[in-house]
Amino acid sequence: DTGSAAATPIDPRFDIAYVTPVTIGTPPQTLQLDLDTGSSDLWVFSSHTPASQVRGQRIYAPDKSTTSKLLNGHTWSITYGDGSGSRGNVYTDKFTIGGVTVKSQAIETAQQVSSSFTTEDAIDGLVGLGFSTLNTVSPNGQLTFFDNAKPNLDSPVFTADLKYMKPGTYDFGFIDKTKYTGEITYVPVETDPGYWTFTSSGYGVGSGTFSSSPITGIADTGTSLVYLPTAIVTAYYRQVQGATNSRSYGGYVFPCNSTLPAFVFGVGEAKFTIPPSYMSYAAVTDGSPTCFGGLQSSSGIGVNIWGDVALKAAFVVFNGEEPPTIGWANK
Ligand SMILES: CSC[C@H](NC(=O)[C@H](Cc1ccccc1)OC(=O)N1CCC(N)CC1)C(=O)N[C@@H](CC1CCCCC1)[C@@H](O)COc1ccncc1
Repeated sequence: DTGSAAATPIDPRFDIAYVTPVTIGTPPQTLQLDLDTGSSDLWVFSSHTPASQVRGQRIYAPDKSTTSKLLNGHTWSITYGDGSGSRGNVYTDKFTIGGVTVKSQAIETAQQVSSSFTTEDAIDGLVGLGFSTLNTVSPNGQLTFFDNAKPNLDSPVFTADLKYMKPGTYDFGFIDKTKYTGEITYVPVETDPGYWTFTSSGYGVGSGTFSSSPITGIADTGTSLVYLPTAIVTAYYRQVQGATNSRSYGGYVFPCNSTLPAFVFGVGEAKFTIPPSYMSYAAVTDGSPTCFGGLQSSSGIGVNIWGDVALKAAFVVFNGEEPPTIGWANK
């Protein structure tokens, strides 16, 4: 098997998240889900989600699918790094992304979603693409779509080609040579506790010297920004006129008309440049002259996160062979 599906920004003003069309059940029900390498639950808004918590999202109705089966006595409950969360019951059903089908995928139906999911009408749920050890289904943990699909994929990989303010693609089962330039640099992945954890070889601010120092973090398609150690973040914003670490906005902000340096990060011998346009994430509120930075401190999180701001500067291969590795290429 091989497959390909679009990853479309949910907001035309800034890349807060990307959604991908999937089909569930028989006849197929189409939902727009956020593929998230930073978690491992596949959950959806459903006919079991209270109407008061649904605001425009598409829902999966298991009772309308001839191939759905309740996974008796199984429940799930998840909380994300931003404090959002959801919980509910579990079905199995036919699940397809970009032409790759898993005949019996665990579909976690929401009985409750937090307010930030209710207000985000463009996201109908998530497809966790982290390692299945992170799955929250109890009493028996379930496998991710990738783990279920892997044996039937031509190659046990998926790739992310996210783009700045326009649709990119997720490919499954193959590496599309037209999507990158030069060589792919592969580095080891630490699978404990279940993220795609790898070690970057260092960073540079703008045209400044490159600091070769290991930065261990997770490659996370479900996180909008890049979160790195405070020393790196302060070194970056020292080069930005008028930048301050705002308690009220919860991070580094600066005048939107500031000149921003690029941010360079290393993977092995390779270098990746996040352009200034990606480093100015968004105005703090619509029309404000104050902008929120695409690079923020990880000190409050406990893990460094290479989110979409970094991922869209590269072509990234999530290699599910044993042992797993992650590959980065320029594009
Ligand atoms: C420090 S992990 C923060 C991260 N959530 C974000 O990145 C959200 C994404 C979002 C927000 C609103 C609408 C749509 C998308 O966006 C922001 O938080 N921001 C963007 C906007 C900006 N102004 C403020 C900061 C996060 O929990 N990701 C998880 C998946 C995410 C959950 C929310 C819905 C979309 C998918 C996941 O991969 C990582 O889980 C963990 C990471 C570390 N330990 C535990 C869990």
